[in-house]
Amino acid sequence: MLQIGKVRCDELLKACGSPLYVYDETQIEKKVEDYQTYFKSENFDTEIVYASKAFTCVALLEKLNAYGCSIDVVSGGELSIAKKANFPSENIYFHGNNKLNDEIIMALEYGVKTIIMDNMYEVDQVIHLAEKLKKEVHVLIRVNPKVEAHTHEFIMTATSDSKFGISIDQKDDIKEMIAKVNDSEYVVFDGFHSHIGSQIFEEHAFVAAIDKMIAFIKEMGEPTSVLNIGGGFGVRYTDEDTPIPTKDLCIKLIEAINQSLHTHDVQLDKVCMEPGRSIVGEAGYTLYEVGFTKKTQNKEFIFIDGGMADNIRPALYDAKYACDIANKMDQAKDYTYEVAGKCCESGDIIIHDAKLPKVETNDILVVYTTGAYGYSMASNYNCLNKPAVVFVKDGKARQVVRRETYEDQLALNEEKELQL
Ligand SMILES: Cc1ncc(COP(=O)(O)O)c(C=O)c1O
Ligand SMILES: N[C@@H](CCCC[NH3+])C(=O)O
Repeated sequence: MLQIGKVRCDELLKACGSPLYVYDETQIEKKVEDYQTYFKSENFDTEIVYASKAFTCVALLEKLNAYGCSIDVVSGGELSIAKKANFPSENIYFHGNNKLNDEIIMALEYGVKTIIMDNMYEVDQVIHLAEKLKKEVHVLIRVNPKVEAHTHEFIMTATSDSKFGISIDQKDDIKEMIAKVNDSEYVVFDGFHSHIGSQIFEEHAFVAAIDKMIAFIKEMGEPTSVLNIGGGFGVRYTDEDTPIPTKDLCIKLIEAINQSLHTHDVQLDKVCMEPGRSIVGEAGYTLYEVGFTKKTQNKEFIFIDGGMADNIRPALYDAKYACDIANKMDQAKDYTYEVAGKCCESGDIIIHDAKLPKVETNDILVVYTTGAYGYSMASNYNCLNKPAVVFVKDGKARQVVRRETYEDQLALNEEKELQL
């Protein structure tokens, strides 16, 4: 029987039901330690800002805080989880291309240290609200460096037509944004942010973006203390993926930053990075119970008790995953299956042509590397309940998010007369 964090998968399902998201805490800790150890330079401070959109829950944020990480949030919802975790407000960055007034107010009231300005219009809005609430806030301006990295078109963020950030070519507009901020009593300009996309393996794309941003800082000539180089570092889903080990990646990025600072004669107080997927992706596993199997003319299906509602990535990005039968780890993988979910959607296939041993009803299917953008993108399609999340470590398991219930969903069916 497969064990995760020295805990048997069948025991986890017995305790928490199926499907189930399982995180190996040791894997998360190792990643965080690598980032904290190797993303360091004598020439500037560094900060690891976990992109909480990849997966967030109170237990994870408490752990990251204990390791001295900061986080970024992109909505009032993500911020409310940070609040519940008592995450220090001075270590929170607030992102988003269309932050709502209520969200900005919530961030200011919680004392979020930094808001990342995504566009011209946000500057006025943030200045106005900060002055109204008499709350000081720091800002970074998100610049689109226009470096196209090789990844799925849906998760590129630095194409010329990206909805994110302000183009590196709009220097006059950026100067105007900074001037407005500098004129305001409560808003402080710290520097710039850039992010080129997600699930990227090419180190040269990150290096190119860093160099463009540092050359841009020089050209702008504005006092700049912080550069945030974003996240996007790829992980291994299948044998086709070859991510750069975190230690090597950090060393290379630090080298590239130092080189560019030297070349362009720029000094910075701090450089931040924002890894999301690479901290939690490979630490996450999803367990499912197999129901029926079915043969068609050309295929053999195994049906699982979850699917696109708990993992939308195969349907959305044609993402590939690896899997095993947790209770048959020692058997030869002589069979080929379509792993199909239970949603009323033909596209609800989690894995095509999965090589597995002979699969039978009640077997436990484990899908690897589901820790990022799995739970956080989960839906209630077909009114399925979102699975529970457990953390495992050294033979112990703890539930950190409970399974949703039908009652949770039913509670939303609340009718009332509207006072218009
Ligand atoms: C601004 C920003 N920072 C960080 C991330 C995290 O990316 P990843 O999970 O690929 O590291 C994203 C997502 O693409 C993002 O949009
Ligand atoms: N949700 C995407 C990544 C988006 C990253 C956030 N900008 C994925 O699953 O790969």
